[in-house]
Amino acid sequence: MSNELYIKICGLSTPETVEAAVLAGANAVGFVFAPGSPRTVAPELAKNLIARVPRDVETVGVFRNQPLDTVIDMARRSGVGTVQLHGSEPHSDTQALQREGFATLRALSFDDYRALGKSDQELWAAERILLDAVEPGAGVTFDATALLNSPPKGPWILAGGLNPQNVAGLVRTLRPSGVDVSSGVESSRGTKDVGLIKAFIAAARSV
Ligand SMILES: O=C(O)c1ccccc1NCC(=O)[C@H](O)[C@H](O)COP(=O)(O)O
Repeated sequence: MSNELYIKICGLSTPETVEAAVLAGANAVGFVFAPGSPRTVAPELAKNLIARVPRDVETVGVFRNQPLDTVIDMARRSGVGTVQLHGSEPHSDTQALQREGFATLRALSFDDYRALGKSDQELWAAERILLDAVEPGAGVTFDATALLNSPPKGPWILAGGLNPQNVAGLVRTLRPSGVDVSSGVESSRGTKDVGLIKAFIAAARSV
């Protein structure tokens, strides 16, 4: 990760919103392959959307507690370069995905992250992690003040209830390596809004 704030817009499903995110300067666009979300897309749809994404923008497939061979198959069919694991998958799944040629992002709820022992925190310090609220994609913030004194040692992305109004303040205070948003750039649950995407990226970049 470079020193520039990394911005990921997650849960995209239309050409217009993918294009808006890219043009506004997102570093990554995310596609939800976990079942049961209003944002879930088929790998074939994601593949069509990814065809519009320049090579320097990361394409991320989001999975939650799916079998590793399903994850690899769906990620390959869609053409994403990065796999984000958002459930209780073990560290060995992250390593297996890297061996298959994918970059990885490991999402952990802040509660789970804090409950990790020192050796597990150090294990994850070597990976990119995303700290989120307990329920992913629900637009709910978490109290991250404990991070002020002991931020993760490695690169970490802040998620959970971010929006155009609160992102700049949280970036200024917590100094994450990146931010990730879904609900905060939607006009209604599961429907992304081009104006909110632009406003979010502009606010995050204003810090
Ligand atoms: O977005 C979903 O519906 C989702 C479903 C299952 C696993 C992960 C999911 N989203 C992961 C994300 O990367 C979200 O952007 C992140 O949790 C932040 O969401 P929000 O609080 O809505 O901004």
